Amino acid sequence: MKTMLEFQGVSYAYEAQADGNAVVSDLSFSVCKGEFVALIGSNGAGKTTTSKLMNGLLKPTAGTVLVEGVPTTDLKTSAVARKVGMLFQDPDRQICQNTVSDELAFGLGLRDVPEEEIERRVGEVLSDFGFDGQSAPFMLSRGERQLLALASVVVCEPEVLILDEPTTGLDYCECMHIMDRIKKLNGAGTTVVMVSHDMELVFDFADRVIAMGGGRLVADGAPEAVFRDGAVMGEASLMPPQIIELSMRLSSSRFGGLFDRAATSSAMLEALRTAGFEGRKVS
Ligand SMILES: Nc1ncnc2c1ncn2[C@@H]1O[C@H](COP(=O)(O)OP(=O)(O)OP(=O)(O)O)[C@@H](O)[C@H]1O
Repeated sequence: MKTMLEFQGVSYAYEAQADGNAVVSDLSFSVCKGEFVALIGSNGAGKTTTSKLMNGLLKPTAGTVLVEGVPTTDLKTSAVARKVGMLFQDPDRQICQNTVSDELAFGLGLRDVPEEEIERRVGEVLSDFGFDGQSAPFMLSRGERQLLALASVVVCEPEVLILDEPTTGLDYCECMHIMDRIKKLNGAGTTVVMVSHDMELVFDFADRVIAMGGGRLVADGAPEAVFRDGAVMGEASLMPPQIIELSMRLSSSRFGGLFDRAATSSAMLEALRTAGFEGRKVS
């Protein structure tokens, strides 16, 4: 599979930091085309810094970040951004135009996309996301503005989409709406890297998890394996999703192995039935 992003021994220190210590250290991993990777870790673990290194907003102070094999230090930030789009946590930092159509066309104009092509792409995204092109972005709800910010990244057709906490502040329906969009884009071939504190969301959507703790990589693997590794979760200061927590607790009970693989609600129900809990009150 084609490698889209590659980190080779990457460290980064902010100039503003008094101690000059790196906030991310010696990161090495790669992301292949079509993957849906979640970047997890507690506050200050270095997730946002890592995602900004991915899209060229930051250049490493040591090591190399490659986008499709080319070091980001050899590319202009705008050239990296063409391939690697980024949705920030706060849509209001991204939205700057007076109508939805203008907002969608804005990034394309900056990239010198021909007018006809802009019209075609904006029309497609408007109908795909169900927006009225003439409405004013700041009259939209928080969830709709987040969706608009996503649409204005998507309209530029990046090959890799970096999402920094895409569902923060959204209610359940808005969250599922935006995740449904992201899943469809991923299904159509867009590589997704999602920073999230929401382990339930990560478990439901990602096919791979990269866990960070104190600026270092502490695990990289299948979500269930990472979440079941107590040492890793401790190092990353994270709690696993509830279904994994329950399955691990029940696995250490007298029913043991029955719950080892109960990582979905249907598998959990099946294990509970087999263990004879059906119709019984559990106290
Ligand atoms: N512009 C900056 N200047 C100086 N230090 C910064 C800057 N941005 C982040 N940091 C520091 O770098 C460290 C990592 O921050 P980063 O935002 O990458 O972590 P994070 O895992 O995304 O955290 P959160 O989950 O809270 O967003 C933190 O200690 C933070 O204070």
